[in-house]
Amino acid sequence: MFKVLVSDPISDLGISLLIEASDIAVDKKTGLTEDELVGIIGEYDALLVRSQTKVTERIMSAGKQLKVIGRAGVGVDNIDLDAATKRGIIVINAPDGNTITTCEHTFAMMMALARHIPQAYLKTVGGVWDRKSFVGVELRNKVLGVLGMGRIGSEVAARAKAFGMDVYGYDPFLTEERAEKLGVKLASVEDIIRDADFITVHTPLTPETRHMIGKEQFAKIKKGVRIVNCARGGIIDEKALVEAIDAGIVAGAAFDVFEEEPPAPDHPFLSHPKIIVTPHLGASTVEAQENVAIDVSEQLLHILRDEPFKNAVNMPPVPADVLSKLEPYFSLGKKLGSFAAQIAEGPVKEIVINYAGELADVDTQPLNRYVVQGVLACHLGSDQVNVVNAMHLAKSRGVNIVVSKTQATKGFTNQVSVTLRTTKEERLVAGTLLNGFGARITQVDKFPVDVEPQGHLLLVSHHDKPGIIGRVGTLLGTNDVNIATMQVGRTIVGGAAIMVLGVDKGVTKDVLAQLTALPDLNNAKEIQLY
Ligand SMILES: NC(=O)C1=CN([C@@H]2O[C@H](COP(=O)(O)OP(=O)(O)OC[C@H]3O[C@@H](n4cnc5c(N)ncnc54)[C@H](O)[C@@H]3O)[C@@H](O)[C@H]2O)C=CC1
Ligand SMILES: O=C(O)C(=O)COP(=O)(O)O
Repeated sequence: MFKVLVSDPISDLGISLLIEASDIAVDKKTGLTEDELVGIIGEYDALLVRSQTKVTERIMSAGKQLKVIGRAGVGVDNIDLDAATKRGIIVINAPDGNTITTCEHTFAMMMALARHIPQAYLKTVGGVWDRKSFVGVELRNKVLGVLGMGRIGSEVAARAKAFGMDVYGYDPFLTEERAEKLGVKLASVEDIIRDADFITVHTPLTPETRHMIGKEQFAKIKKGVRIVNCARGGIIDEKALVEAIDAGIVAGAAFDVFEEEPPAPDHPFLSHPKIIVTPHLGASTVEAQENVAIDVSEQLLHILRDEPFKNAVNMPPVPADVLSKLEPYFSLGKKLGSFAAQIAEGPVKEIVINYAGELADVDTQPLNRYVVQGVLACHLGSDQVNVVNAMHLAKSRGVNIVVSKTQATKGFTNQVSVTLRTTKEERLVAGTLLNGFGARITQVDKFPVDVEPQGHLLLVSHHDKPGIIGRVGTLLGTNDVNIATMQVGRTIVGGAAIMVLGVDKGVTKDVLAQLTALPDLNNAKEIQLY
């Protein structure tokens, strides 16, 4: 049974997938302090948050069982990603579910700003019928500068065009071709500062975007500009903005997010007549909250159940077409790594992964992680190593990873081979995915075999002589070990050979010692693959 802690308000409908799962127990405890979280996190396998819970290193180190942190939303700046990666905690988010909602909130803010709606509302409900103080501006024919043309920025641009605005877009990843497709002018920050009547920001907060519009930009900005921030507090320098409004340079601003949330009661934005604010409501719609909660719950379930997943933030993203080609190999890769590690003696110095056939043209980085995970988990413990920290752990232990690719295969359409170089020896295990038959181990060292990589296996190395198979069978039978499958591999008649036996249960060290003591038998090892 996996225990999931939900520490921020997250839609029940969205997490019903978790609530109804028979292998999951969900606890909802919102509004906890860091100390309170540290006190209870130890019993949980997963933590589900929005932006309120600050998931610090302290919380993670107390979360001894924590495998995954799910963010029901986009921004993960409330989660210490480095600390999570070091500990092998997978951080996932729900990047798509609140795009439209946040885009619509940005538009609502921009229109409210253009027409002074919050200020006019307050006066009207206060009994004052004031039609002179609130003369607004039209959006039509105005230049809108969008800083950050990702998911939300692109949707804002599309709606602005419908309002007859002239849209300038800046994003380090915005190409001329895509800008043309979106119908926006590919601009620089300087172009936007110079020409825009409205500026809206839709980037994450990074060292590069922090105070992207500050004192220096306000000195050059178009007079009368209106500024919207529904992304992250700190992208626009709050202090410099207030000064620019008071100096008559900026006409007004609409902010959903703050450098510090919630802002202090004396924060200048809260009493400024030209600044309108909302309390980080960008993602707060029924639809978005359901979407993000469903997305994150689905991936969280996959991770807890050790199934392939997407949207990991502390791992490089994998394009969908690459993922669909690699996903079937994840389990095989992990098992080959594990098999090789279980038979190799001595500390591992190098892991050589070779991909042959149809995998030769694919970016196999995600699959490399599974192979390395399989190798390291054998020595460091499967609860200590996962696809998130496998590469980090290998590097920190000085294990070299070499990846090679070849088009040619020995009769298979695909083959993955893992060679472990240790201080004592070099061992190789190769496998393939057979259409309709699933995963197979096709080679151990120089010996061809055909073995299903599953359950308890015994690897016996011996001399190819009559009678030896019988002796092994008799010894195992005497010790109540049932042989389910058996494969013998040799390269020349009468030379060195191996047996790979599938057995129904694990064997004791004593049985392995008895096997090794049989005449003409060199070695016997047990391998467990799950
Ligand atoms: N107010 C709210 O409740 C919500 C806020 N957000 C925030 O909105 C922001 C945007 O979210 P998405 O569009 O989903 O993210 P996204 O990742 O799709 O887009 C961000 C874009 O910013 C661009 N970017 C990065 N550095 C830049 C720079 N120096 N200059 C210009 N562009 C730069 C990236 O290339 C990317 O295209 C994030 O900060 C997110 O946390 C998202 C949802 C709700
Ligand atoms: O998704 C995001 O990045 C947001 O800022 C939304 O935050 P929230 O889930 O509303 O606390």
